[in-house]
Amino acid sequence: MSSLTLQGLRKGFGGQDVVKSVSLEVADGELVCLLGPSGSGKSTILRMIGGFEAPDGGAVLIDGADMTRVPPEKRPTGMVFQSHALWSHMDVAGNIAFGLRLRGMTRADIAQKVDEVLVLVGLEGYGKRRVWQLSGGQQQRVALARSLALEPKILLLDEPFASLDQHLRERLREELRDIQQRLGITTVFVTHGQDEALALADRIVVLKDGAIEQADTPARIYRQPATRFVAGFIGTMNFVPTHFAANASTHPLFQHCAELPDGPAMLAIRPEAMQLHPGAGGRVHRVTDFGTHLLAEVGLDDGPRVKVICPPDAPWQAGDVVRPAAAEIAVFHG
Ligand SMILES: Nc1ncnc2c1ncn2[C@@H]1O[C@H](COP(=O)(O)OP(=O)(O)OP(=O)(O)O)[C@@H](O)[C@H]1O
Repeated sequence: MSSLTLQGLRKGFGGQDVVKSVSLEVADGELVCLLGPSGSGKSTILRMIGGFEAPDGGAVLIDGADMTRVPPEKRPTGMVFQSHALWSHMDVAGNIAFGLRLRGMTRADIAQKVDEVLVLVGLEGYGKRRVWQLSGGQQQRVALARSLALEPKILLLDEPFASLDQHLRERLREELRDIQQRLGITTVFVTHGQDEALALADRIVVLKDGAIEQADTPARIYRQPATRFVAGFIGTMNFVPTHFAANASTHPLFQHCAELPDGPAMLAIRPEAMQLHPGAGGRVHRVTDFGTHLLAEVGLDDGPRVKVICPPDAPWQAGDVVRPAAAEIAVFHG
């Protein structure tokens, strides 16, 4: 049972705050993805959790115990980096055994543990292989095995699959999720890939400029973005600027919506949350057939061009006049 608590974590470099008072609870067995654009502070937060970077303020707690001043090797954390940093002069078993030897385990226990984690990551029988004989994906599995062998309470992964091709990345992502669930290990995973975060996470923490924009389930991050930044950062989103009169409750795109703001607003609508009907309100600019669905680009009257996902047998063609409607929207002030 291991939980992780970040309390008001802060870090600056050269007078610039790159992590601004980040507070977060990660529950036992939860997999949390830190997601954000380059430079948003994801790796710095992870490094502070692992003890590789000292915070300027705030605290890191594991199972309620303050770890903020504890050196990395004394923390119950395991870290896997993008560059796996395996020792090329050792075989696979040697790489995994290294940390176990430092802990004073017996040879027999080490051999058993090495075999156990190699099975876990799907590399049974690979112990005697040289690191350079392995593919990139296999090397990353060894790096994961090396971390897991030490039985950390918290697993920390910093873009571990970023250097692999798309297909392999997806496979390793599924394998990691399997292993994580089987072990029930509390995990923090840094990525700037939104697909990766949506596919892996129990909860996604979206970061911008060193601060949390939203920490929520993938479904809520996708369907109920808390800020305009989150709405635009994940998936494809149509943004439609509008202006609501006082006490307005309708808009040409939807029938009724409670709590609309007065004045200027921005509507955010997913392409799959829009439909096209016969009528007026927009003109189809282009239709692309993706087999499973059609993607219609529609110019709204007095508005921007929006993307609409339609069934594959929808009748629309370029030039058609249509009535676009939104089933689900997010509304942001200003
Ligand atoms: N050791 C350091 N010295 C100076 N600046 C640093 C250091 N580490 C990170 N930074 C700066 O802090 C900011 C946040 O970096 P960080 O690596 O945490 O971001 P990130 O969200 O993980 O980005 P990426 O996705 O590109 O890895 C960046 O502007 C980076 O240049």
